[in-house]
Amino acid sequence: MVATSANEQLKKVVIIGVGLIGGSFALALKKNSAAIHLVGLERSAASLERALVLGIIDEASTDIASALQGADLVVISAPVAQTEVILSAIYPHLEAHTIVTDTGSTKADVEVSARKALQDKIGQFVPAHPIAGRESNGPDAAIASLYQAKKLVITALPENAQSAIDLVATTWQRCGAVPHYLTPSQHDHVFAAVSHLPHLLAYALVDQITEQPQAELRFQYAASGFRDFTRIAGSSPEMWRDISLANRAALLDELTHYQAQLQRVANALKQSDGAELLAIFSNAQAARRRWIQAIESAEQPPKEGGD
Ligand SMILES: NC(=O)C1=CN([C@@H]2O[C@H](COP(=O)(O)OP(=O)(O)OC[C@H]3O[C@@H](n4cnc5c(N)ncnc54)[C@H](O)[C@@H]3O)[C@@H](O)[C@H]2O)C=CC1
Ligand SMILES: O=C(O)C(=O)Cc1ccc(O)cc1
Repeated sequence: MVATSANEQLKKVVIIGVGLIGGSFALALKKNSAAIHLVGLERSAASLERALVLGIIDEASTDIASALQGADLVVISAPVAQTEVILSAIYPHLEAHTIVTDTGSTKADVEVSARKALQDKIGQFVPAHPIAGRESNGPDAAIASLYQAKKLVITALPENAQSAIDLVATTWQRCGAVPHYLTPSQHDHVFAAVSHLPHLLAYALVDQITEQPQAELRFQYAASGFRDFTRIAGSSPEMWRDISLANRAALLDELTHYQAQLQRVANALKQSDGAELLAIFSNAQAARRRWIQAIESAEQPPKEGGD
């Protein structure tokens, strides 16, 4: 367990958006630091009530001013398009010692939103993204073990004091996560390729099948390969609309590369070029094996239901 002087001082933590990610953070923190008072704020009254009933939070608040009073840390875990409106509501009540962080899957847009909303208080905001999740959402999907041995990417701002960055890093370490550091641009390009594009493809494939003749018959015979490929199409549409729009430039680049690759596959099929297909499939199989080995030595293996 990581214990720093900064973390020993954490007494009150506010979570804005108590769904899968905020709820799992709260459960993990509670498990390792029972003394921390956890306050939840929500757009959905039903989710707020549910988070209280499930013991995810100690207090359900509907008043941002009193929620922020004496808060050491505020964690925003709502869809990324909500960042500016939430930070604007926080701004007038933000005490000088309070640090604010987020969990958004995109980082350049979050920084732009934060700068607009927080102005002179921007140094108090430390952007972050836990690289762990699953396709279920809402407080009922939250689990304390979600972040165990998983990465937490921090895209620190030049205005952040080292103590603010350390507070965010050590709090997530308490939840089991391993801090990593990237620039917002590095972050958004990497995740466009390995997270945002796969989600887009999964949604597009399932949607496309619903529009085909005999869609029901096709779904009836779909097996585990289809289930694996499309698991992430079960994720929150609002969240993925926001991510896709927020990172659309990098995502469009990745889509262009992918379209070129599909064209390569289509050409090989048209020409019955088995050697070309074998080269693509063999390279992909070897690269995936190397990736699985690397991940398994650093983290718990990816498993059904998300990682
Ligand atoms: N689902 C995943 O696997 C991962 C998601 N993320 C990011 O974490 C954030 C939260 O995602 P999830 O927890 O999965 O979604 P979720 O849908 O489970 O929870 C989000 C919660 O935010 C609430 N909310 C929305 N707008 C709000 C507002 N203006 N004020 C207060 N509450 C508001 C919703 O009512 C909902 O309960 C998103 O930004 C997402 O990009 C990051 C890593 C993984
Ligand atoms: O469901 C899955 O496997 C995911 O890919 C989870 C996930 C979703 C969004 C993120 O920003 C990070 C992780």
